[in-house]
Amino acid sequence: MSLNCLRVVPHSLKKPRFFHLSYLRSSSSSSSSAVIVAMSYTKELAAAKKAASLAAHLCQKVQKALLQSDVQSKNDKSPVTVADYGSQALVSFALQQEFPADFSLVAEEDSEDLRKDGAQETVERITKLVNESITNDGSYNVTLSTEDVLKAIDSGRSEGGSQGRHWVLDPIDGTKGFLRGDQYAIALALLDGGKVVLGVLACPNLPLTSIGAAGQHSPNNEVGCLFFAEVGGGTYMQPLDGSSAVKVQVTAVENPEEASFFESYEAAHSMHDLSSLIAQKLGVKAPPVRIDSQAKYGALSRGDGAIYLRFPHKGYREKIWDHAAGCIVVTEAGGVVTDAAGKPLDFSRGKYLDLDTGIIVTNQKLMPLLFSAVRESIKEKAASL
Ligand SMILES: Nc1ncnc2c1ncn2[C@@H]1O[C@H](COP(=O)(O)OS(=O)(=O)O)[C@@H](OP(=O)(O)O)[C@H]1O
Ligand SMILES: [Mg+2]
Ligand SMILES: [Mg+2]
Ligand SMILES: [Mg+2]
Repeated sequence: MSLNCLRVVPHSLKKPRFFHLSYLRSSSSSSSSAVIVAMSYTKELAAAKKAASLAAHLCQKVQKALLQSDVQSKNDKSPVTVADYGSQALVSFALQQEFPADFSLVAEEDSEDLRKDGAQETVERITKLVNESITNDGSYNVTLSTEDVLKAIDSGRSEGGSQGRHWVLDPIDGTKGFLRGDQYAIALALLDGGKVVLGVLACPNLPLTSIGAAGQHSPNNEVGCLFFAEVGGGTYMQPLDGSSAVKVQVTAVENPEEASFFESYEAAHSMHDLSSLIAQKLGVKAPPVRIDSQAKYGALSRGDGAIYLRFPHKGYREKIWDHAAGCIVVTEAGGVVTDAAGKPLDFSRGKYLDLDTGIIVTNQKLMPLLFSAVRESIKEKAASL
């Protein structure tokens, strides 16, 4: 595989462990001295990579054989497929096997529609897919019943928050892209005390080499990337087939004229007119790269593009599972993720992100210029309405 677009550092040469530092006040002392507790998430990261990879294989299989009956519509009219449910059941099952005592999951899907009359066939199909994945993997000697699968899906009903540990899962991010045969991601993160401490993004259709400019795809079009990051430990990418990982970094581009930007494929998800105004102010020359899902964060983390702009239409509330994994993948690769007011995203407030207007992502050098262009453009747009 050619990785000439990346700054390559073999994962095996990674520096000794980085730690997430928590400060605990000593209860036996009234002084303000703090005890530093070194936290590492090695076991959690390994479990997350495994769970996301298992789910990615299930999704690949379903995408290959997409049948009309595999798609349902949720109450909010967004699509959901047997792959979304199967992926959620599988990730939930795999994580519970590793962490049976302390398990909390905030995930996108629930079993409500699957428990309605007429859904039995769909539930059986999901159960078959999940059991096939478990059997192929070989690490778990169990067969799940339909009720086990529904329960596994429903264990994603946690509300998250600022206390304790919570897994955050989007079983398929970019379901519309998945249905089109385009980009999607299995996005899994862990919150500890309200902060994202690790993230994994499995992107089964993302080329292993840059998607930044036309014609730079790997010659044999190899696809399937797994991005992973742990707080303080950098971001790595490896092929989904399990070959070795390389360290990735966001682009070092400082001149906005040389920057390219990503945005949602779906115009309903982000105001493309506002992004183009911002790009124009910055002097960005390249046209937007529109791709589905958190694959945008993955691509940005390895420098395929320099900027990600996301401005949902008025009234939409962003969910934590649409950004938690992507956010740490980019920040650990040296990038910056903020809302349109320049504030870091706050994952500690439950299912929703409480944001000002939108989300902007770029490298440290470009952020001040991008931020000014965003503020000016928002003002201009508001004045023109
Ligand atoms: N109205 C609206 N505004 C903003 N965002 C929305 C909206 N509706 C949905 N969603 C969420 O967008 C998720 C898909 O991510 P993207 O917007 O990056 O992908 S896409 O390019 O538009 O397909 C998508 O994630 P999935 O549902 O997991 O596919 C949604 O959570
Ligand atoms: Mg959805
Ligand atoms: Mg999503
Ligand atoms: Mg989803």
